Amino acid sequence: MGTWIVNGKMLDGDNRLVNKNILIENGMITSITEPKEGPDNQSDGHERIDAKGQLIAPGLIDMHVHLREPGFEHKETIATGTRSAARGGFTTIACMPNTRPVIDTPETVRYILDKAETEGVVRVLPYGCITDNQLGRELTDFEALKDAGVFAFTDDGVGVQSAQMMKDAMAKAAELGMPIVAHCEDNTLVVGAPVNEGAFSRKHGLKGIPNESEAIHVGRDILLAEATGVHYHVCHVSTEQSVRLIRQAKQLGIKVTAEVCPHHLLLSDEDIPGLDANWKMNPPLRSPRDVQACIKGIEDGTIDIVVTDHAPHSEEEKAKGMQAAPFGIVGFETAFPLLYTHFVLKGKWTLQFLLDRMTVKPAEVFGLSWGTLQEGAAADLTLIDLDTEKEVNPAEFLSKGRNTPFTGWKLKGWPTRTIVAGQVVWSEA
Ligand SMILES: NC(=O)N[C@@H](CC(=O)O)C(=O)O
Ligand SMILES: [Zn+2]
Repeated sequence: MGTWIVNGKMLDGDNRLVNKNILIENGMITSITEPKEGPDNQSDGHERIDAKGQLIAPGLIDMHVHLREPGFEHKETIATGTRSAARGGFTTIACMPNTRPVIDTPETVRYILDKAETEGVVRVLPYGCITDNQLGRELTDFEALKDAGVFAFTDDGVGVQSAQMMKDAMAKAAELGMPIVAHCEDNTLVVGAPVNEGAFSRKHGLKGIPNESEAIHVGRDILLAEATGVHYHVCHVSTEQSVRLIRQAKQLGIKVTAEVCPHHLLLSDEDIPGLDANWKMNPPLRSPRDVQACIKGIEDGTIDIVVTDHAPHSEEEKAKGMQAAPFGIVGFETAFPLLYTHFVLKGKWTLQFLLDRMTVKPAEVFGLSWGTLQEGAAADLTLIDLDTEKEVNPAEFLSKGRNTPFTGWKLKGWPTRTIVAGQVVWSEA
């Protein structure tokens, strides 16, 4: 027996919402029909899910998340992190390797894949480390990690400091046809700084993280990508200079792609209310000028995709204050409503534009088979209520993390039901 999703609306590829019914059988979409030909006047023995006029979107894809397991289960686990993802409408997520141990051996890759299989509710794609222990000294065994199931390499959490090490990594990854995904940060430029170098850091007498600490790696790596021919993907772009460098590289035909987080599109360091570590993340909130450059970057295609950089930490850790608390904010359960409310409903982006950057484009960038709704595709989909306004309430999060700067924001575009391979993995109470 299959399941019909009835009374839903789909985008038609041209930003028009059209009424469609979708039949799911054996984890696949087997039929997409006009409602009149559909199940309502048929007794075909299939189950029904009433979408109540809501949007049926492809399951969202998030290529940059921290699940914290193994090693930091007090912050998040694969069980809680994937449920949080599902509540945010995500059906596929790619988890960063800065766990303990880090993901630098086939054993750890298998541990994560096993846990995701038995305890997770969405698809989990593990990244493998570029260097052993993320120390930047020796490359990991790329072949062995690839065979164990990683889809790309990154040392996210830290930048690869040595240009030679990065070049060797790129050459090896290129040989294997795998992407290098880079957290861009030159440590010599950021010693001990908790926030952006700018108005906020000066006002509070804090050290600042300058734009160059990110952009210098972007520039270096673009040259190395050109030399090695690797697919180079830039993590969480936050500065005007990085956007400029990536735009030029794309014009030159260098294989570079990039991602941006909702918070870097919506907040600047001028919005930080005070010394509250729920506003502390890496890269930090930059100047309004950088925010505008990131928006321009995604709008003109320089930046390809949206990711959350979901980075849960415990309340105790975040209570240590701006200087001592760890970097990172949670992202799954606010990402889509934030961007829908602040870009689509304000008429800056079409719904199609936003959805593409959270579904089709990430699939395209990383060669994944999910992200579209069509007959024959996996039945990964998300129902989204585009009309009901609700406040962001961290107490409702399924993540263990409550660390968000968006508490109390009034948003529309809340996911109501998330389906992975035909199974409902989360639904609004
Ligand atoms: N993005 C963050 O602010 N934090 C990340 C690590 C990182 O990407 O720097 C984390 O693991 O907490
Ligand atoms: Zn990072």
